[in-house]
Amino acid sequence: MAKYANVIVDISLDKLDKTFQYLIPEELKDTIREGMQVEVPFGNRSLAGFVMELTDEAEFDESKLKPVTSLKEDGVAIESQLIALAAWIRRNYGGTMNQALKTVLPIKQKTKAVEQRSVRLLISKKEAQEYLALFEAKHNTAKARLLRELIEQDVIQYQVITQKLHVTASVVKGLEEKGILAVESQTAYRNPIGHLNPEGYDKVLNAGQQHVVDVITSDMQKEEYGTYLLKGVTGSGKTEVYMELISHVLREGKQAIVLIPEIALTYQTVMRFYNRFGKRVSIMNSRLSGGERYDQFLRAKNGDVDIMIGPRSALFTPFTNLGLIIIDEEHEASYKSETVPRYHARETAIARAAMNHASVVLGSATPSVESYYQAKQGNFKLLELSERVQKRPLPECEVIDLREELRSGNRSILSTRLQELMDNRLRNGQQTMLFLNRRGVAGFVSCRACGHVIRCPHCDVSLSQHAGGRMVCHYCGYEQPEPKVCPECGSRYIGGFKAGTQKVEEIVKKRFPKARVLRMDYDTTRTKGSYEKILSAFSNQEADILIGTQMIVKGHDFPNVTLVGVLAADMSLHVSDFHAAERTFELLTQAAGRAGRGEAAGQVVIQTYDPKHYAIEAAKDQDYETFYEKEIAYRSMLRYPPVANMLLILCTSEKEEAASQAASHLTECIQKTGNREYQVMGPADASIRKINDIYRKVIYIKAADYETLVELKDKLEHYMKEENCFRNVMIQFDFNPMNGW
Ligand SMILES: Nc1ncnc2c1ncn2[C@@H]1O[C@H](COP(=O)(O)OP(=O)(O)OP(=O)(O)O)[C@@H](O)[C@H]1O
Ligand SMILES: [Zn+2]
Ligand SMILES: [Zn+2]
Repeated sequence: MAKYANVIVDISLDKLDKTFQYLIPEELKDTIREGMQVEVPFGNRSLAGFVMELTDEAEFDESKLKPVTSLKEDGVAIESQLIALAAWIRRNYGGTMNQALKTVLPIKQKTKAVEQRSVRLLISKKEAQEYLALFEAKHNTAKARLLRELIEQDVIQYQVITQKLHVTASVVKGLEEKGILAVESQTAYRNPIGHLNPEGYDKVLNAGQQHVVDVITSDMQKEEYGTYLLKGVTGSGKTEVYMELISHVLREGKQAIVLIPEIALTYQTVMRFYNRFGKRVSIMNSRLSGGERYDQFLRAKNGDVDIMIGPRSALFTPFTNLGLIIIDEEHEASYKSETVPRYHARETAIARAAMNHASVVLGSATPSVESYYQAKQGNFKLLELSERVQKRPLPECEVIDLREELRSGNRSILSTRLQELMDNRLRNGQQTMLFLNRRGVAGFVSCRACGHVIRCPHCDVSLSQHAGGRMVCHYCGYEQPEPKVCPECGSRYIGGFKAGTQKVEEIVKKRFPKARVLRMDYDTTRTKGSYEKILSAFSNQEADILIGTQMIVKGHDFPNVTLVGVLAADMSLHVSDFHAAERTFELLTQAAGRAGRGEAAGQVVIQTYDPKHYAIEAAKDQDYETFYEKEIAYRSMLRYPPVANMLLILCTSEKEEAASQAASHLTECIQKTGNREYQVMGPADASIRKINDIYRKVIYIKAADYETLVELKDKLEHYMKEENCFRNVMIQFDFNPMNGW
């Protein structure tokens, strides 16, 4: 039991770094927790504060520390809940308490809310008339102008005074000092969607949707708050289910958070919620200014809104009576933070919900292997929607073998079959989407004649091309020279795969000169608003063909799209990351899901060098179960998450030698624990060995149990504090990493 509590007494200002240490009196030792609100002596006053950290390390001489006075009974302040969540995050993902607090308490940002100032007449109209006569007599025209207006209106916006009446601030100030008027200010919270007009709402759930809603709401009625995995095929109406659940929660006087990957958080999606809930909804995204974001948190805290829609960070909306957290497209890798603390929004949502008696609904057409595993283990309740709304058929999928195309003399990136279908769509006035899977295009080496890919013999992930003709495994550091001929078939057509969306656009325009073509990728969406512009142009049928990267496959609903072409499906299979097959299956299924969402049926063409790969076969049949069974077998065999847990330690330094040494030290230290549970891989170079002149080394540790890895992290953090060989090295932890490093 900890002896000391580090307490913060002010979270409204940017003073998070400043904690004060107090003794924990014997009688509070059992009950005090991180995040709790406490009463502490401060100077000669008594202040309320929050416990940031419980520790055994005294910052000062113990005799100089004062004891915590008491725990506050109403320790339910929203800040208190969020601080407790920060403590959970720090413990489970590493990093400092300060980093964790900055993640959960963006309310402390220094941005100010917009103030709206106005001027009010303080004296009676009769007195005002007397002053007016006086000013007119003295030819104080500005004062007279203002007063005349105030006699008529009582209150005038400050802006009107300076801009319309052309009265200066000093004149206003002069009258204020005389006690004639008062300048008042009100906070006006910016509302990023305040300009929209709700259209109303008219849908009735079908039986499948209603069943899902019934199961969850009846659990809520029984005060059972669990985690649900809603597995619903593309176009099955998951969003309607979310909205019905939200209105249930609102009726109970509670609030809801809806997480949607930033890329899918389009005007179209926001409007669906807005049409139903109007002004009770707010949104959060990275395009909002700091001030706008801050205002959304305040509106939530003040009870002005009850539904917050946004990406990962919206999870920390300070709702005081949270009832429901929805995570749409829960398989998305963007739910994992890429900066310290590297929390996963799914796990963190579950932790927050448990603290708040809220339910969590995870929705996806292609659940993450992790979540489906949890459902199979009975930790999540599985609910399914296996049909599209109005029984629209799922699209028909064909797989085209690109090796065959090469053999039959077609060197184009568009197979003969795909060209034929595109031609047909153009003639029928229907739309086509072409998806180029750019993920992981960096680095892998494959044979264009037979499709063979060079892989690590130990880790079963693709090796990556490095300078000097080397190929390296990013998990274990295994190395071999780059082959000149294919070790499988002897062909010399072996090398890195290179093709971009721009190239594809050129080819398409040349082949279909009359088609109107749009391209959406990193380059065409860099300017503000361009992303929405391309989507709405395509939605309004101003183009026949949309070419894009993974950006185009996420959750869009274009009823006139009846053909989806996947140009090189297996590219994402060769990332040096154990999630490669999962990502591929997910991307293909989601891409296919864009076809045939309207009246006309959809068709999908998947082009690949590896048609027999289980991820591609399963995507073709849109068969999640078969994919999952194969994938979980592979993960079990190699002890990858979710079957086991994995901790990545990243050591970075300007000096390569220092990073290497630190990595070896840590590895030794792990081995010295003698714990057989730990399976250590590395140290090795990270997949990008050097960024901005900072060298990067990685160690991977697998263990059956997550908690064992948390303990290991604690131990290593402790060790690092004592040893000074880590001085010029930065160490970061990443639990169950989502991307290759
Ligand atoms: N009960 C219903 N009655 C009529 N139309 C519905 C109903 N439920 C959903 N829809 C419509 O069906 C379409 C697909 O629904 P929705 O976008 O909610 O599916 P989804 O499961 O979220 O799809 P995806 O995972 O592919 O994004 C939408 O246009 C939606 O308005
Ligand atoms: Zn070959
Ligand atoms: Zn390896």
